[in-house]
Amino acid sequence: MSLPSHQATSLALFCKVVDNFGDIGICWRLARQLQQEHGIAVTLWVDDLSSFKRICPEVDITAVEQQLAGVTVRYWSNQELVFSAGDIADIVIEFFACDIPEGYIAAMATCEPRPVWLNLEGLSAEDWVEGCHRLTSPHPRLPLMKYFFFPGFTDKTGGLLRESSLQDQRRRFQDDPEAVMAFLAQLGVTNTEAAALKVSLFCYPCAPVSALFAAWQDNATAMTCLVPEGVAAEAVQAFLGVPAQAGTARTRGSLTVRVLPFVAQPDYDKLLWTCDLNLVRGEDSFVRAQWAGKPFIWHIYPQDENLHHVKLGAFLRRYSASTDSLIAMSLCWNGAQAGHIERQADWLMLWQSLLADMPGIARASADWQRQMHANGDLSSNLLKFAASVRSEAA
Ligand SMILES: Cc1cn([C@H]2C[C@H](O)[C@@H](COP(=O)(O)OP(=O)(O)O[C@H]3O[C@@H](C)[C@H](O)[C@@H](O)[C@H]3O)O2)c(=O)[nH]c1=O
Repeated sequence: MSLPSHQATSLALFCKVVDNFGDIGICWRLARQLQQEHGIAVTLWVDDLSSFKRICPEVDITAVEQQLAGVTVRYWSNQELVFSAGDIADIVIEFFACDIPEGYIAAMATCEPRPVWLNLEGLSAEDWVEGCHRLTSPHPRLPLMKYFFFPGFTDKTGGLLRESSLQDQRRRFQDDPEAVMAFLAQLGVTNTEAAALKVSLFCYPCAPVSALFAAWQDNATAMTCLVPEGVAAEAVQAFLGVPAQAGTARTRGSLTVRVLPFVAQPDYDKLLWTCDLNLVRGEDSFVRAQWAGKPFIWHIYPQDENLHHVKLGAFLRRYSASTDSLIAMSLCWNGAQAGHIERQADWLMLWQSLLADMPGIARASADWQRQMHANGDLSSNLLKFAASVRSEAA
């Protein structure tokens, strides 16, 4: 059966790694899903293979071109690469407004029909996103149109990234205690640590980790904090008393802190599914924590003039599983509280209120997942939009 002509079969995704792992984390997830679930021939152009390798150990950092999970991965070495019309994909995505090579844009303008050119933007719960989603931006000189595509939390946005089998995989894993224990054991977690309340920790270096550790240490509940190597390294080292290397653990009072290896992306999901509370950051781990259905605290990517506090507020207002305790803890964790929390007792109080609310938050998060599910998933929404642009142009 031949495909309708507006159905795209190839896609190029350009990813510039600005910092950390979110840029490539999101692009890699999107690329795999487009290929595996929609049969699209995806080429992922990425300018930093070493960062990519941290979340996907199969990456060969010396390869100019390689096949990974059905995706063609190409090293984006410079802006002077030369292209012809035959190199251009049906859909071209620039991630976070990265400048794609001029030669690629020039070749796009010679294609008939023109490719659908999208700028895939960052995730925000702010109201203005709905108004900017799908906005057009004509090229100043060439006969090309670019469209803004925004992920988001409502049906007037592109939705969130979610693989079609994600929730089944999560349930199967969580319903299999042996698989959970084997996963934890493989990360070096002991049975005693596994039996305690488990928290995963992923945040930016500015998070008040030491204050939270002190509260956990003083509280009666036995806790295990699992922290991937390199995260909050200063505070973790201060707690451990030795360098924060994978495999190192130390118990003080009620708290054990264990440093894990930085795991491959699918294992990071398992970590979120296994823990009772997840401290996450940026964009991709933030979304994965929502699909994990467990309480989570978001450490938002810091921006100038505390712009990120506005974004944090917008999410907390929208997030239907929010309780007062979750809001208070989230604001303090991000330095966005009205007054300053300085005394240790305040952190202990914050923590105890959150702990008491956690079962209710976990229950309410199922409803949030249903709402997000109803918006469709980002990959399918993106392909539907591209098909509509192509059919209008035909
Ligand atoms: C801790 C951990 C994370 N990961 C993955 C999960 C995610 O795909 C990725 C982390 O990405 P994020 O959660 O988005 O956080 P992040 O902070 O790493 O990434 C980003 O945040 C964006 C908002 C910014 O725009 C980016 O420039 C970037 O800073 O790393 C692993 O694969 N293994 C691990 O052990």
